[in-house]
Amino acid sequence: MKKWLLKNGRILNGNSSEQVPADILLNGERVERIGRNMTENGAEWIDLAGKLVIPGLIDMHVHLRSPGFEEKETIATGTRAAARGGYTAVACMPNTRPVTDSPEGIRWIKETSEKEGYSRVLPIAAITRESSGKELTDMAALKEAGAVAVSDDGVGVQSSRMMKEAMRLASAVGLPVVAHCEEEDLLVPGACVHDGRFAERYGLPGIPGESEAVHVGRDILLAEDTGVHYHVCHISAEASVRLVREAKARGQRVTAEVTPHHLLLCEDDIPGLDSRFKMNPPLRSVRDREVLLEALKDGTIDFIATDHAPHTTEEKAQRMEKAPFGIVGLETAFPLLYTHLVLTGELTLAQLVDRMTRIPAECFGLSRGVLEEGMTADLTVIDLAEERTVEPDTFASRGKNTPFGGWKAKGWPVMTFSEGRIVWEEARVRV
Ligand SMILES: NC(=O)N[C@@H](CC(=O)O)C(=O)O
Ligand SMILES: [Zn+2]
Ligand SMILES: [Zn+2]
Repeated sequence: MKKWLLKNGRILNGNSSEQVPADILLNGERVERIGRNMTENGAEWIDLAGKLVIPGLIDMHVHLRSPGFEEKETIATGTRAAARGGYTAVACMPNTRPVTDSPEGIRWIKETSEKEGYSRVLPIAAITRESSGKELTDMAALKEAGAVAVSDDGVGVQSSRMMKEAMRLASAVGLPVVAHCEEEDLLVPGACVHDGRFAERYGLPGIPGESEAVHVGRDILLAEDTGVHYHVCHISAEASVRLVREAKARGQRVTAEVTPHHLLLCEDDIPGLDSRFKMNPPLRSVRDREVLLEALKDGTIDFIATDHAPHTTEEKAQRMEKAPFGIVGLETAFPLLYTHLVLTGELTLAQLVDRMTRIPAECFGLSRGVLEEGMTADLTVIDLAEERTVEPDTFASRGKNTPFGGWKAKGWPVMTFSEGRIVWEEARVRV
């Protein structure tokens, strides 16, 4: 088994505020030892020269698009993008073609990512067959095959009865229900941006915050006596946050994630009719954005997930009303959040790291997210000092669809180890 000795790093775990100068010995898939002035025969040495070392980032919400939409992304390109962004584990959504609603589908993702993947892939299975909201999947078999959760992401489960049954079944088999919250009855056809100032100015049909919050409230009620772990995807509206906060205060097992774009942008930042700013849920009001940030700080929102949603350049070049919803996020999340939330004093570096590593792992019962002896050898080396510009053309992802092109940021991942393997490395790290 390959051994690496990483010399002179500064380790930061999310649950501690201290950066600890240390050497790290990786032996195969494990962190064997962390200490000072270490030597090891038979290990390859790398001098990290005082760079920050954090547990590998974890993203519980990405779209890898394969099978079926390989023109947008593949497991190879999506997990390479993850590795480049410092992520060592990503949970992929089942809105592929076919939808991941069978044990074979789950096994295919596991086998393909084993063969072609860089970072670890944790498959999420559908709640209903074809995510069409009509018939539940065989959750026991899906869990047995390796699904980590169930979700019909891309669409909301419209029927309350179906959602209730899904929660009962998911609770019985021990799978979290990960909900894309969207009440279609409250949507206008063709709605493509938040129902607010921007929509009004450009005469576009808008997506109201209530279309999300109505599902969040409904689901919290439905989940209450099932004991299920209920998780809200890409939370975006003030009212949804209020409902999650109340449920948590009552002790209910509810968790929520927020995306980097909903933390960093609002409708006022959309420069014009530009489909790179079109995603679901949409960029909402400045007030919503402030509430999301407060909720992330106080723990109402548990962690950050990118909702990495690659599309082709041709698809995204269409008019705002026609282009598909979604933006990529894996390769820019950490530096953008570090620069615009940590360097501005909104979050500490440890708080940010915690919400991208230990907390998502804890919410989903993964034994990852902490850099300690005996843990899986997942870690990311970050260069906090150098400032660079976001250049979509350089992305490892097939998707270049980001609203952050041209933004400057610090805090770029320069080396990523996933289960003891180097999955991303910048040429100049090893000299
Ligand atoms: N977020 C998006 O805007 N798009 C996602 C679907 C989803 O996450 O709901 C996609 O699959 O493209
Ligand atoms: Zn969604
Ligand atoms: Zn999604």
